[in-house]
Amino acid sequence: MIRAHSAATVREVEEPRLAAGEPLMAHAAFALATHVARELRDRTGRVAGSVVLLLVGGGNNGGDALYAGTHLARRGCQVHAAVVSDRAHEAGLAAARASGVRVHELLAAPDLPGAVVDLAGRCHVWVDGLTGIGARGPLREPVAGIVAALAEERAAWSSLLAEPIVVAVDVPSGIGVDDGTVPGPVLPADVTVSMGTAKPGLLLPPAAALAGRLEVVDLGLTELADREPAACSLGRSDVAALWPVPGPEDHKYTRGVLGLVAGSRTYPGAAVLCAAGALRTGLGMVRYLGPEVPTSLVRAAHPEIVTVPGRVQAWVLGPGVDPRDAARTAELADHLDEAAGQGLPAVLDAGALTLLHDDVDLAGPTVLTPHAGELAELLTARGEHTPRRDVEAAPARHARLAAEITGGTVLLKGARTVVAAPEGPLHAQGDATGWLATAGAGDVLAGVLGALLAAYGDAIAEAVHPAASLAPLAAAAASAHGHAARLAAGLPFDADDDPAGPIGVPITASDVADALPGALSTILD
Ligand SMILES: NC(=O)C1=CN([C@@H]2O[C@H](COP(=O)(O)OP(=O)(O)OC[C@H]3O[C@@H](n4cnc5c(N)ncnc54)[C@H](O)[C@@H]3O)[C@@H](O)[C@H]2O)[C@@H](O)CC1
Ligand SMILES: Nc1ncnc2c1ncn2[C@@H]1O[C@H](COP(=O)(O)OP(=O)(O)O)[C@@H](O)[C@H]1O
Ligand SMILES: [K+]
Repeated sequence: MIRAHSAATVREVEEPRLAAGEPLMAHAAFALATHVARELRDRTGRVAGSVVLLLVGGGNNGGDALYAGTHLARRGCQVHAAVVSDRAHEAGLAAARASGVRVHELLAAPDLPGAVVDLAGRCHVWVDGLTGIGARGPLREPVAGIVAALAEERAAWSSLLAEPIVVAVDVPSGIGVDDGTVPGPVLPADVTVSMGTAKPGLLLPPAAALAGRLEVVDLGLTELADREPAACSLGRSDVAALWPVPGPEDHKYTRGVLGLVAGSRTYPGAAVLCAAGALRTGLGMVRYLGPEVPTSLVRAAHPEIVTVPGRVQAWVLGPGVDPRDAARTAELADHLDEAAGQGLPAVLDAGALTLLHDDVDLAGPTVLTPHAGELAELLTARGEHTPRRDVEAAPARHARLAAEITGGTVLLKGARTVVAAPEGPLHAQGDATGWLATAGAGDVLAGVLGALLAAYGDAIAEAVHPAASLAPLAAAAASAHGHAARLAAGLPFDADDDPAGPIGVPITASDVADALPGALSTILD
């Protein structure tokens, strides 16, 4: 699991150590230099003789870069420091000069962005030490203009699959460190070397996509182990630890029965796909409850499905249900009440999300699975006027707001899926591929999550697992779903940004469901 702590938590933990004279910056800088050297060796085959540009802002982030430059100079790199603040780290500057780093004080240059770009054009690697956890809001001038010019230059170069390599110090300068927003220009990185712990903006969309590969430097901040992370991302072993694996004592009722109310005459396929997602996740039984038309299709596609009412341990309500169908919507509301009365978990998807447009408080453990448009509609209906683009610009903030307003756990679907409970750490999972953005993929996800919750249903109802644990389960479902999509598309298990890597093939939602057992075999291996 990658755990990310807020800037405030990092400062709280660092302060007493700095006061006691711990050389945190020296450690950070040495680790940074090691990563830069490794990147140079891996990509260009050499360290000595490489030309390095340090982008130095006015804070300790620039200090990290300057001290890293001293190590790189000693390793035979030609190091340039572009200093773009009159408050650059003094001791770092002195150390850099003493080790042969060429310091360019550029603030007086008539065309500052042009001067930095000129220098950058001669360098193999750019070390972005402009702003770190001390940044507030969008980058201000002159840093904003410099970053915009460098980002443009980099985009032109990367289309040739050539240099430069961009290594961000702590965070790519310009991202919302705590909320993952991109409020202004940002220099996208190939690698981000984050100090002490990851930062939420490195995991949360949309900023996470600008961080490249994440390397977290261990600064020995052991206190962080006891501090709740602000955000986290589950890895393969975390998902495996949450996944129910049947033992010899199990039977279908202990494995979990999922009640499914999905599909309509207009969208019958949603019922079939949601059931496929649940069945391929592995559970005791799916009970499908619906009118004749989806029922006959569901039965034909999945003969193992039971279509009579009975006991269940979790519900999926709403995929493919038309919210204008008053009778069906009333049925969804009844099942939601029934689940809440028994303390059983429910997934509210698509048509069922409109139940929350009215001022209802969720009484039971519930996961909402909107995409950005559905979340915008929900928030607007609850009095928080929200265009879809606002949700897309700040997914974590809006998912959290919806969780607070409704009392549910919100899984906000997207390229990187965010999960927010009313409180506790945010989760972000970016395990999927753009090929997953296809009709019906969300129905499959609702089925995966429903099956997972069915296995935990009795424990959740008995409060062995408090409702707070819904968030990791939702994140685990998103992760497995994303990996299944990658497998179906012919992509390697772990997502990486290698532009020379395979691009994959188109997939359907049914392919994603079919790939679930294969993805789970890798996850559980
Ligand atoms: N305190 C320490 O000894 C350690 C600090 N570390 C590094 O220090 C960084 C934090 O240092 P600081 O607290 O000095 O903060 P930063 O270096 O992140 O940024 C502060 C500087 O950026 C400017 N700034 C802030 N917002 C801006 C904006 N929107 N546009 C343009 N400029 C802006 C400020 O005026 C100031 O000059 C961490 O990110 C990390 O890289 C690490 O080395 C670990 C140890
Ligand atoms: N660009 C993307 N990259 C990866 N996954 C994506 C992307 N866009 C959407 N997804 C995923 O695809 C699925 C789409 O679900 P949804 O929007 O509900 O579609 P539908 O309602 O047709 O099933 C979600 O799991 C979402 O996270
Ligand atoms: K930075």
